[in-house]
Amino acid sequence: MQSFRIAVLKGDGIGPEIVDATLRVLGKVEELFNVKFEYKEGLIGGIAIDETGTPLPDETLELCRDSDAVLLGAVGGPKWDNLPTDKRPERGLLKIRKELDLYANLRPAKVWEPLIDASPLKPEVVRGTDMLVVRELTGDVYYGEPRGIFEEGGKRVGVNTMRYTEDEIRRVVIKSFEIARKRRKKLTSVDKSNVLEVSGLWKQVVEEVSKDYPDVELEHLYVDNCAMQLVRRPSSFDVIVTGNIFGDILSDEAGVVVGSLGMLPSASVGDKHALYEPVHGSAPDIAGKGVANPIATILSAAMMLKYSFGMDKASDLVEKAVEETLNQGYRTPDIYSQGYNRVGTQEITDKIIENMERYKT
Ligand SMILES: NC(=O)c1ccc[n+]([C@@H]2O[C@H](COP(=O)([O-])OP(=O)(O)OC[C@H]3O[C@@H](n4cnc5c(N)ncnc54)[C@H](O)[C@@H]3O)[C@@H](O)[C@H]2O)c1
Ligand SMILES: CC(C)[C@H](C(=O)O)[C@@H](O)C(=O)O
Ligand SMILES: [Mg+2]
Repeated sequence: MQSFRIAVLKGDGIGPEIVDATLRVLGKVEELFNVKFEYKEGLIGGIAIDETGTPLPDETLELCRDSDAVLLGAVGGPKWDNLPTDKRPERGLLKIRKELDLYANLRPAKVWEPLIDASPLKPEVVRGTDMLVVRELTGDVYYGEPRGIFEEGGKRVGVNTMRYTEDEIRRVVIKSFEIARKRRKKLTSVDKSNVLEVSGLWKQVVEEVSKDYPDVELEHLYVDNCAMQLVRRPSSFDVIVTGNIFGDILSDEAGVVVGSLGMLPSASVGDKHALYEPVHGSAPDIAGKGVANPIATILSAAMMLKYSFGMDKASDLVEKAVEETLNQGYRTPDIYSQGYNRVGTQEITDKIIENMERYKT
């Protein structure tokens, strides 16, 4: 029997709830596909600060390096909001991404037909939307030096540095062209090259790489325009490639297009490691209430099955089961509207698992 080692980092807020739900789905995959998953849990985020004094203990990092894939919930919350920026739970996430060199964050945003009325946008605008935001994840203003709050002439000044080397840009752009080639052959590169030198370099590198992909249609958009086009003509996008900060913001916006942030999965991949996590955060406003939407994390696990374990059939079955559960009218509160069956985290997970059983061929 095949077996895979999964590092499980539940984190904070709704993290444990949505990861536990996802582990139940993976349990069903084990049963149906004759595979064994070996889980090892590690601490990250606020809970890691509370228990070890640091948001990413070395043991967690070692555990992740030593696993076939990492499954992460979310980090952060009000309990740690008053810590200085460099001591916050979020730094654990930045560190793990950097240490594992997870330079490409793949964030698919697809409008599911049964959820067409969950989006605040008109059905005719969102119908058919199926895009993939490729967010560079190990550079940009997130990591640039110098950074900090300094004193200048008796006044405080806050400094962050937007920085990309051409190699950092090139590798994520090549990955994006490769992915676009396997999809609908359209790539939108998003920058702010009318103002920022970093973006000027970004655009140059995209142009250079594009010469090797004449079959892929290339579009450049400024990030402000892209933010607008994303809600005006979402279905016209195929693959979007952009830097770390722009990708962070645009992918949350994509959550509105598809109906909820609770529907957006992601895979953070490098050449050696891969980490799977929902796009959303720890949602402190609903943590502990049993109402969080686990689908973003369940679909992240489906990405793990496909990309890290080559289990395409199992991955497709999980997606199919999610779609059928939505077709049957089950909705967590974030995607609920009148006339549907309002359920919590556990119940929607039960339904997904039942549908896996039903649709297994
Ligand atoms: N990858 C991560 O770990 C990650 C990502 C984003 C934010 N954060 C952190 O999470 C904390 C809260 O941040 P925030 O409130 O700005 O963003 P958030 O994504 O946690 O929540 C934004 C809104 O979306 C809702 N939401 C998010 N996920 C949901 C789900 N699965 N089901 C139903 N509703 C959901 C929340 O209830 C909230 O109203 C902060 O500390 C932030 O830094 C962590
Ligand atoms: C929590 C935070 C550090 C993180 C980011 O900005 O990358 C989050 O917003 C995300 O999208 O994964
Ligand atoms: Mg974000």
